[in-house]
Amino acid sequence: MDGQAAAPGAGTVLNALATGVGSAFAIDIETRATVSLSSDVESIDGEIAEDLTADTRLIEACVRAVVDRFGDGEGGTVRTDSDVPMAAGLKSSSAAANATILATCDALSVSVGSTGELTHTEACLLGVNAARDVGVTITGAFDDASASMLGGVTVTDNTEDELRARETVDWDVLVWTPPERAYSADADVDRCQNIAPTARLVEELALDGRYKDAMNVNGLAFSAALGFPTEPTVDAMAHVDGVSLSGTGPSIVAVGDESELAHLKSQWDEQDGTVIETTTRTMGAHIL
Ligand SMILES: Nc1ncnc2c1ncn2[C@@H]1O[C@H](COP(=O)(O)OP(=O)(O)O)[C@@H](O)[C@H]1O
Ligand SMILES: O=C(O)C1=C[C@@H](OP(=O)(O)O)[C@@H](O)[C@H](O)C1
Repeated sequence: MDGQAAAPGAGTVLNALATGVGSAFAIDIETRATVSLSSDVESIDGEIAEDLTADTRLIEACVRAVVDRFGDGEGGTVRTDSDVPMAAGLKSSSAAANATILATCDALSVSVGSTGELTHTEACLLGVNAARDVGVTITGAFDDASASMLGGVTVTDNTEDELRARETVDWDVLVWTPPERAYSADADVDRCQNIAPTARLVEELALDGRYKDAMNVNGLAFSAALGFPTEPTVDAMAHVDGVSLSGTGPSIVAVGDESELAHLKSQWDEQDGTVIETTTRTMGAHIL
């Protein structure tokens, strides 16, 4: 019983660490998961292609969640390979969880969709709860996971696992990922909560559809709260419509039209780390 699926990474409009309300948009870089199940095996063993020493508990928990609900005690293997850098603020955990949940559904022939045995939102929540169980998230990150599963931009209340808005957008996107890594679970949540009034303002802008303005405010506020320099965001504001620290960093995402982003790219290319030119993505996670 084999299954395969893919899910996109995402960038941040509003970080949920201050109030529990967050917003993110899917981008066109993705993670693929391959699941192989057998009734002769009990254990579930994960492997991450890019880093054989990385923590595989999230993807193993995702397989277990689907087997517990729809299977009959099967075990097996799960392997991810990914273009989304890990722990860089680009939602690698949500993409890995969503791809794994759908790949396991594929392996067990569970139909996913509005008329299926599981809706995409329910499938997404299996991954969110697996992420909570293994401790790789603070709020559950339903904002990031819903953007990755459904595509487009979403606004969610992670304290209630409630989807408050979803819209499709069509932006060019530039991503700069400095070399360091920042695990969400290590983020300074107390400092983020200090800026809750600003986060509520970002929430209003996002629910008004003013996503780029929301990103600009989010970027300045959360860079300061999480101890990242604000200079790259302020410098980028001269060239693009919207720019923000993504998640708990260190990546910065900028959105605008192609010519605006080209100017910014020439500046970011001078810095250490990697620069990715991509676009927003309307298609979310899907079985391959
Ligand atoms: N490609 C992947 N395959 C399997 N698990 C992954 C993958 N990427 C991330 N994870 C899991 O997510 C954790 C990182 O989560 P997090 O710090 O929230 O990063 P991000 O901000 O990129 O989502 C990793 O320790 C790992 O457990
Ligand atoms: O763990 C969490 O609850 C969250 C982590 C952050 O994202 P990253 O995982 O990209 O750092 C943040 O943007 C999100 O709103 C909530």
